[in-house]
Amino acid sequence: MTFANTRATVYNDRVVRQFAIMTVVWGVVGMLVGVIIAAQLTWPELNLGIPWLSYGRLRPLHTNAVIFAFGGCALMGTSYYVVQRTSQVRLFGDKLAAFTFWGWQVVIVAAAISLPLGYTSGKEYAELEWPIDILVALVWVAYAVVFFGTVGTRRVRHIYVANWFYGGFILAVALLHIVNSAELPVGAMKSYSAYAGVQDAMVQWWYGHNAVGFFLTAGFLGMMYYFIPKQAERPVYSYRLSIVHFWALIFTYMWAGPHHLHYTALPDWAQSVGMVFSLILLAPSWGGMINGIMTLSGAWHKLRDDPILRFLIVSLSFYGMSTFEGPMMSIKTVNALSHYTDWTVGHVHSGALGWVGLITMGSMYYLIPRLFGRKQMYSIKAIEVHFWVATIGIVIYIAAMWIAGVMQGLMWRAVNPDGTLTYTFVESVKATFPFYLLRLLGGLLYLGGMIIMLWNTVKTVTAGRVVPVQIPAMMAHA
Ligand code: HEM
Ligand code: HEM
Ligand SMILES: [Cu+2]
Repeated sequence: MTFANTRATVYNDRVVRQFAIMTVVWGVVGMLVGVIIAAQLTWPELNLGIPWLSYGRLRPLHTNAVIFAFGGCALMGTSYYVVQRTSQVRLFGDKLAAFTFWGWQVVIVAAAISLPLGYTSGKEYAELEWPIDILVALVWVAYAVVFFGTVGTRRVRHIYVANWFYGGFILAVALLHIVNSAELPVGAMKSYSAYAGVQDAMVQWWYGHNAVGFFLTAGFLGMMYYFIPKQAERPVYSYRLSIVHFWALIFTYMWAGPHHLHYTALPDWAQSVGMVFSLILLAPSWGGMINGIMTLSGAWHKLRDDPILRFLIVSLSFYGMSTFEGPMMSIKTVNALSHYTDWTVGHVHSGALGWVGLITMGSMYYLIPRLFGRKQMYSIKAIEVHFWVATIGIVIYIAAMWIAGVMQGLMWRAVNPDGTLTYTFVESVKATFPFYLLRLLGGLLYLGGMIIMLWNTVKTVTAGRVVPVQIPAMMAHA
């Protein structure tokens, strides 16, 4: 005796639709800014002598846009979708959910205005000034209430593993943001950190590293555990491994932050702790990757003609690559070479473009047609093209950065027999020019793929029709 389409009997997909669309839009914007700063590094004249468009201000705009706008919308949107389906209940609090969407968009717009104007706290990935920080905290608390409220009112006993990852991500990011943003305001858009000296650096990189571990990893692993089994139509390879994966990952990530502070004033023992935990981190990372890839066992043939599955699986291979490279770079002697070079930037983008980008695109291609009452995206061919331009773009980007990075590291440490430096710094900059050109090409390809996705999304949405999705009647075994 259900009453069709009364609120409680259908999922709240409105907020999911909003986040999904904005994921694509902010993806294009953030990557466009990435291409612009890549061009500025190649040709500094492109700074145009205008402060608002200078590299130093656009760089944090790029990182904030891709991580928090593109990545953030993807995480919030998919988590709302997944938690409803796996809990078989409507999202907790319609108004609160709407607040998380609009509040987050206000944060993004405030970032897009204040960063080019030069307002910054100076902490990487935490540049936003205190009034915006407070809004972020409010939105995040609301997000936690909506998410955990939904889990709390679920109609199935079990909490599916994807929700553990999303939940861990939400809790950890709340903790990281609040602790690292503790600051003393001295003006409307000016503050000083509550910490000083090396403590400040350690708190910042505890934050920065775990932003990678929880924002750019744990949340997206939630996506992996839902969308790969769905798209492959196979159960998770090992559910037991997924639980071990969760606890091992969150425990280990928290201690690895000092690998960002090798050879600094941070005590040696703390640097060693960071290095050891980074090496251990390889195990849960690869355990998770294997669990995701092996979910395809018995269904490998699907990779041949399903471009969405290809996005999802190739993202995992980039995840495996960057989580192999990371532990290597955390070894102090390796870091002595890689730190300050473009090797780091290559590592970042093999994770960011390869893992975060591709898993998001694959999940969105699964999600968007379902949200707009269609069986599939408007053009499957366009998904195929997107996959190839993106993948080729990533390979060009990261290969160029690896070569440039190792070259820079070697040039900086080269000494003549009399002990003087073989190269001046500017000689290493000049030698990097061709690699910056290549990176720009790779970035343009990747952005091109994202623009194809925007076109495909617009076509899908305009041809689609929103149909409320009924929550299934209670299952007997649940
Ligand atoms: C086992 C996993 C990982 C380990 C142990 C690790 C380790 C490292 C190390 C040692 C650095 C260089 C620090 C420096 O010299 O300054 C670094 C930088 C970085 N990594 Fe990873 N990494 C891992 C996975 C990832 C993934 C999957 C992503 C992205 C999704 C990522 C994003 C970053 C970012 C953004 C930086 C640059 C931070 C900055 O200086 O601004 N890492 N990582
Ligand atoms: C079209 C695609 C992209 C291009 C062309 C691009 C380009 C760039 C450039 C030129 C930098 C500055 C590097 C430097 O300081 O030397 C940068 C930094 C960064 N980008 Fe991107 N990017 C793109 C996409 C992304 C995406 C999708 C993400 C995240 C999901 C991302 C995350 C980052 C991060 C975290 C940094 C800071 C790295 C560090 O401090 O070591 N980028 N990007
Ligand atoms: Cu780190």
